[in-house]
Amino acid sequence: MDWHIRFSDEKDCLVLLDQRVLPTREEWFECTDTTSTIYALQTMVVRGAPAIGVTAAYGCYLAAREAAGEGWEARLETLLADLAAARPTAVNLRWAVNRMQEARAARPELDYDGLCAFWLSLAKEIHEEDKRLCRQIGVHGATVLEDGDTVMTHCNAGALATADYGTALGVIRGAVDAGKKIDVIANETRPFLQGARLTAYELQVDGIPVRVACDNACSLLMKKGMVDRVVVGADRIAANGDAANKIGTSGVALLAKHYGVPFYVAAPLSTIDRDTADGDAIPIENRPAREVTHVGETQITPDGVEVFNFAFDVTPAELIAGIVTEVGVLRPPYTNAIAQAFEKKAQEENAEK
Ligand SMILES: CSC[C@H]1O[C@H](OP(=O)(O)O)[C@H](O)[C@@H]1O
Repeated sequence: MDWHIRFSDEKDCLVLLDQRVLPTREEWFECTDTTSTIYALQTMVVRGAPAIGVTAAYGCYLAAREAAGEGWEARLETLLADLAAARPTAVNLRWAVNRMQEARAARPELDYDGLCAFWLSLAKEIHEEDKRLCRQIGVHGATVLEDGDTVMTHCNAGALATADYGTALGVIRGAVDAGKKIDVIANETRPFLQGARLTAYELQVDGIPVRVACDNACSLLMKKGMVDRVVVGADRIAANGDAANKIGTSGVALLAKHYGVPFYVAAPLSTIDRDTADGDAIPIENRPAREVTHVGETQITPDGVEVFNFAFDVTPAELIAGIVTEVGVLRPPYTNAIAQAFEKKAQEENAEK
């Protein structure tokens, strides 16, 4: 499933499958400039750390197109700053903007038209690169699952959260592609219901058995021995291995620890932020109250009641059995393992040159 994000050369815009209305409707949203791209990110037309990074890469190109004219450089800087601030937790957003800017700095000879062409080409390269990374995560991740496993997921870290294939669902798809029989328990993941709406949708399309569970069923399911492993995605992983992911993830990890269920995180190295020392330093996004007070158009809380809507929480590294990346499965102590992973990635990239 890689058709949820595509660039239309004929329309010169980014076309996104609107994840707010899945699975009951398939509608498309066009990002034509910075405002529409930020809107798509903030309202979660597109969501998921790697998918956010790919969208931001195209968003840089769209910002350059929007800035056209006398003084475009200054306008572009303002537009890029707005784009980078669209959502605070997923490091991939800033990673993508920084990567586009660093690539531009290495090409000082580019004029305006040259930059636009270069950035569109680089955005497309980042898009295709994420597809490859997820497949590599799948190959390494397949080794942590056993034939016949029932795997619990939380939120959606699938193709819809990436360019294709997924990270947590990439691990599951990788095991299935390696011939292992896997079935999935998808936590519904209130309030945006990424599990019930998106993970179940993806796995049904792929023919991978999936059952949706209420978030508060997690303890009973594990107590009954119905969960063999947990695999989730991540929005930002700190240098010590603490991992920010959708709200509720840390609770699943604590229950997994209590019941002896191995808990894995799957993410590309672009989700690891070595400038963030530990999970306490990861900014946690607060989202609109309406996501809690309503399910779709149906109000479920009394008028005026206050709600909490933290979008993420942080799972401490000591609860994580392994971090599945495109260069392998990292094992504790993560500070060392992360440093070695980046060194291995750099060696692989140099070998390809
Ligand atoms: C593969 S990253 C997916 C990650 O992103 C989700 O957050 P959101 O839906 O708010 O973008 C969630 O934390 C997933 O695990």
